[in-house]
Amino acid sequence: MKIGVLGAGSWGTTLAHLLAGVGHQVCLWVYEKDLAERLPARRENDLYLPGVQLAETLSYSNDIGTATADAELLLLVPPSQVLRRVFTAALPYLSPRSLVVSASKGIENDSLQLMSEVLEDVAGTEILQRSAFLSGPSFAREVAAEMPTAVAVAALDDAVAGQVQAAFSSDAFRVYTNNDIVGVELGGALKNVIALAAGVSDGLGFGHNTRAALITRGLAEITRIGLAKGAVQSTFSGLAGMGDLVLTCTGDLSRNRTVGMELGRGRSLDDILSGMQMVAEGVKTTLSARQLAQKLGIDAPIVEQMYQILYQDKSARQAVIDLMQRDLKAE
Ligand SMILES: NC(=O)c1ccc[n+]([C@@H]2O[C@H](COP(=O)([O-])OP(=O)(O)OC[C@H]3O[C@@H](n4cnc5c(N)ncnc54)[C@H](O)[C@@H]3O)[C@@H](O)[C@H]2O)c1
Ligand SMILES: O=P(O)(O)OC[C@H](O)CO
Repeated sequence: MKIGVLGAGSWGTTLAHLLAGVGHQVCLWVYEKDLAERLPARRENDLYLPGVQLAETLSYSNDIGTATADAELLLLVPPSQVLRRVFTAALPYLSPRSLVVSASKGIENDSLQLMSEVLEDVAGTEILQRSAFLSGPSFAREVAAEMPTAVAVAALDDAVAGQVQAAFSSDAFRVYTNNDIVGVELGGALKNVIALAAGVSDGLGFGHNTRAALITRGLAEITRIGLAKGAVQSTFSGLAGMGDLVLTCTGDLSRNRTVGMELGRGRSLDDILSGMQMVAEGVKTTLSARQLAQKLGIDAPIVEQMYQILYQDKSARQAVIDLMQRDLKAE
């Protein structure tokens, strides 16, 4: 297949490399002009995926039209807050028959839209008939190193899910289909908020009990929000739910958990983010998640405390005290 990949961060670069390795003809759109110029000769994304030698057949462009035109499958992997802008720029070049896949994890600020809703907003309802949403436990660096990984891909149309499954699967990358777009997307977006909280707990010096409690009660929170938004309960015990939540709340490679740890150790958010080139989606998703929970009338105490730590200068220790001292209730 001819595939365009929009976004050359660590995940977009890794997926482009994987797809080229499977035998597809892949063009990777690179936002940073200087990086786009370095990549063909260097074959290494020194900004976002240093140390990985990329597939020889990959091509690169700083021009979104070049990467989009001719693509039978367009893969969107920018940070979620700029996906609207990136997709809007690509749309005039997109063939009406092309498949569209989003691998970004987040909820847009203000609109509170999932990436599927952003696509629909930009291109109309028809786009969802040929779109799919990829999520699940998948650190880019481990996928690039061909460590066995399993993810979920959700689509309205089973045939589209099957085509995307076939296009992405390799010996080390196993793709499961699913038809719960909302559940798969929400699982991927909200686990980042809980991973921040798990990092805070680790940074404060708490142990395994606290982390297990955050994962379990975090999943309860994600599930409540998901069900209120029309997701299917079983999705949250799958790869895009529990799978990604456990990975991100426990894995040292998680940027979200790392930001949380630094907050727990007492650093300010501005200080942490000023030293980071990469995106920790949970920081902005916390804003959307809190508003979404309020709009849906859902109790989301971990999201609320994470919001207060990030945006209201609440001390991490006080947030834990407040979580523990809420009214006692049934599980
Ligand atoms: N890295 C992973 O392991 C991983 C795994 C699964 C999903 N994801 C998701 O993939 C998405 C992309 O994350 P990433 O880790 O590849 O990114 P990254 O943090 O490695 O890199 C940041 C990316 O943002 C791009 N960018 C910054 N400002 C931009 C702008 N104004 N317009 C367009 N692009 C801009 C940069 O070019 C770069 O590609 C996120 O939603 C993330 O949650 C990441
Ligand atoms: O590094 P994080 O925290 O953005 O997590 C990356 C992936 O979403 C893990 O599946």
